[in-house]
Amino acid sequence: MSIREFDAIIIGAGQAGPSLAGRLNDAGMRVAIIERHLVGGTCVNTGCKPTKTLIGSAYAAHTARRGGDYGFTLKGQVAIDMPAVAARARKVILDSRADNETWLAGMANVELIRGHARFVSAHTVMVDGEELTAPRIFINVGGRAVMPPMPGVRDVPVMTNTDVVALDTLPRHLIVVGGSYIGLEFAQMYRRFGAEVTIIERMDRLIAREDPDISEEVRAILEREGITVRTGADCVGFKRHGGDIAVSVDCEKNDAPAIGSHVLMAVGRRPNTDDLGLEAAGIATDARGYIIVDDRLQTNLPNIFALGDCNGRGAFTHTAYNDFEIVAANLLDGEDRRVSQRMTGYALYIDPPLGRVGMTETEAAKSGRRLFHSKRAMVRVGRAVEKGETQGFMKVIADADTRRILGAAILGTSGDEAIHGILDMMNADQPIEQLRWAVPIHPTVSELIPTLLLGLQPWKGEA
Ligand SMILES: Cc1cc2nc3c(=O)[nH]c(=O)nc-3n(C[C@H](O)[C@H](O)[C@H](O)COP(=O)(O)OP(=O)(O)OC[C@H]3O[C@@H](n4cnc5c(N)ncnc54)[C@H](O)[C@@H]3O)c2cc1C
Ligand SMILES: NC(=O)c1ccc[n+]([C@@H]2O[C@H](COP(=O)([O-])OP(=O)(O)OC[C@H]3O[C@@H](n4cnc5c(N)ncnc54)[C@H](O)[C@@H]3O)[C@@H](O)[C@H]2O)c1
Repeated sequence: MSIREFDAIIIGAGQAGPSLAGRLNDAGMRVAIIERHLVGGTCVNTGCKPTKTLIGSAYAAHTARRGGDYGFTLKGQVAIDMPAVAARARKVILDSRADNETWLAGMANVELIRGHARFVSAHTVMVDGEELTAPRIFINVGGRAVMPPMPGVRDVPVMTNTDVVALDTLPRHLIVVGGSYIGLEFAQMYRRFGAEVTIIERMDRLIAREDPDISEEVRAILEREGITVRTGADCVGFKRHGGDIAVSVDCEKNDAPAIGSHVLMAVGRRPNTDDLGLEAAGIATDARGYIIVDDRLQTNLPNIFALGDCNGRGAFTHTAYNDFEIVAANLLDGEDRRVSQRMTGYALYIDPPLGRVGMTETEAAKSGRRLFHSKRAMVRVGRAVEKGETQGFMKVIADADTRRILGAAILGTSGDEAIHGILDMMNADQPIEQLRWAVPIHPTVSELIPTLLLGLQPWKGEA
């Protein structure tokens, strides 16, 4: 059998692979990039892009329904045209995927190979019976939704994010299992499209990795829109109930099951490493299948790197992209970039969104530092009042001795954007006084960040 030789092989055309292919191409290297499904991966096809587009439609419908708050009325009710909503999301996906494909096709030294890649040795992978070899191999295989073996899960139709983003009909009653990023974003958007929605979460609060005050406010925001939230669900199971699906929540308390027409499973993701032949190459993974990498994203083999969700060092598009930046800078630019230098921020795109960076208040408290703390309700943010979007709050926690911000949360209108003021400050390693003489633009949510910092007081343990 002939073996095709390349300078580099990239497995997966998600959020790191294509950008890396571009840099290697510019460096004159012959590159094979292998994709088994859709170019653009999760973010483009079943993740960020379609969800944020659908959330855009849901927000518009919600605002229209709130016409009375703004001084206008609609003739008749807001009617959702689900095929049109779905078509809008599909167009965003297809345009983005096509852009990615055109971009790759324009790279003279890069060959896009369609098929499933599997290692046969540390320098060789097999795709559709053909062997490809290269001195360097980059793994960017991403992940997929977890489907735990809950009782009855195979007896009823259960959707994942991949199925829901393709829906063009409205579920009568959507039951969402899992109250974190995926669950909450879909729950609110489908409620706004007109479905009944129940969220079932195992922990005793939603989005439990955040502070309790955030969980509480997120729950209140969702309940105000008529979403039912059931927490402490330690016994989830599924049964047919006539034409519907019954989902048990708690076995001990004998609570009534939730009855719905559709179920979305959103209880986490797992890496696509189980069918990659890693053992043939001797690439080490942890107990959950994530590829073990060092601070420079090198696996236990010096010629193989793992980027994006599959290395367990991040679970966002921006962390996958940053992995590409780190690998490219180290290999091609003579730099010494490391994952531990990354200041990770993220956002939860419910409305209003939650923008986050750094430690939670709970984590800061556990760190044993002397802390400063400041919190401000969005009803005291002029821009929020003017927009008629006053739910939520912003807060910051800082180290009283080093005078550096440790973490912040903005759960409020434009929180996903405004958090960058703090993220940039933390990234630049600036003290809290640094923003004192900044002149932020009025009226914005960001203009309250210096005020928030001026309001820092010794922390009294209120997390
Ligand atoms: C519903 C949802 C919403 C999200 N929203 C956001 C958001 O708003 N912001 C954000 O930052 N992140 C969001 N994410 C997370 C984000 O999508 C991922 O973190 C990101 O896509 C990870 O990129 P990646 O390159 O590591 O993997 P992926 O994008 O998953 O790409 C991996 C690629 O590898 C291919 N592949 C896998 N195995 C093989 C193989 N053996 N051979 C060949 N090809 C293979 C796959 O087909 C895929 O195309 C969301 C995720 C979901 C599910
Ligand atoms: N806005 C964004 O950036 C965004 C949006 C969507 C997804 N994502 C990415 O996708 C990843 C996966 O998101 P996710 O929400 O599926 O996972 P997650 O790991 O964030 O949350 C899973 C939730 O399900 C709950 N859960 C687990 N087992 C359960 C059970 N048996 N019964 C009931 N509840 C159970 C957990 O307690 C948790 O609240 C995230 O890590 C995130 O990085 C990001």
